[in-house]
Amino acid sequence: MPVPRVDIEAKSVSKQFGATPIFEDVSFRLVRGEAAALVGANGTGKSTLLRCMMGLVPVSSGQVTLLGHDTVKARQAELRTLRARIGMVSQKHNLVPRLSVLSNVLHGLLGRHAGPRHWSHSLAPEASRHAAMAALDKVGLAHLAMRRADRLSGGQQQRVAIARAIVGQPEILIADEPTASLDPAAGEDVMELFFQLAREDTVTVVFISHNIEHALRYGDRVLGLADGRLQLDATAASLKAPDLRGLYD
Ligand SMILES: Nc1ncnc2c1ncn2[C@@H]1O[C@H](COP(=O)(O)OP(=O)(O)OP(=O)(O)O)[C@@H](O)[C@H]1O
Repeated sequence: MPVPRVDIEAKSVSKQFGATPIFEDVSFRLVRGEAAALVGANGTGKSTLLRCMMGLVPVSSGQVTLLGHDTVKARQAELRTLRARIGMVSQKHNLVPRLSVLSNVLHGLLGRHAGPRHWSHSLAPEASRHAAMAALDKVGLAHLAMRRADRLSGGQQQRVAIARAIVGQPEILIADEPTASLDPAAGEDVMELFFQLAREDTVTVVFISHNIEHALRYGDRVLGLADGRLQLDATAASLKAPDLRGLYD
């Protein structure tokens, strides 16, 4: 049987901002196609851990390997190339409000192609436009491609953000509370869609969630930060909601 490829690995990672320790000695590994929910109370350092994994903020100590690259040692150019293989969805969709939906999705190809021509919907090369339209079709919004992004509902905007994250066919998807600004029904839709797309393409996923049900339903694994340590690393199947509630005490 082929050995599954490790896409994300943290080895004894610690982070402090100035003299303030955020977390220490965090180790975990995720193989291709695995989805991990990262949970923990406000301020425990979940976003910081994700940013450390991406090489967006430096770790204080430890080792991070992303798609086979050491992001602690990597130079900026190597990190940029690496990030082009990763899609991100954040709490707030961060769309450019005045631009069309299609232009916003084309932004997801920025790491791959240089120059503004590539993200103007009228000037982008045919192949990029085609990829962006295909991504919009997957999130059910192809018919709104030419609408200004700020004319969409919050749920629709988050779907555009998902299209932007998947347009470059990423190997890893990172989502930082993707449903935080949505009502419960829109939040469910967005989670369903996000994981349907991730599973279709066997993408490795790390998502932050404050929703215990979501963590258990959509995660294969649950990673829990509390008191500056990774206190939980277990399969979702082995956990029940009260096991996670303990992290918030
Ligand atoms: N650039 C920074 N400089 C200094 N402190 C920071 C910086 N970024 C984050 N922090 C601090 O690090 C701690 C962890 O923040 P982080 O946003 O990673 O937590 P979180 O678990 O994602 O929180 P939440 O659930 O509220 O989103 C917080 O106390 C925050 O104020």
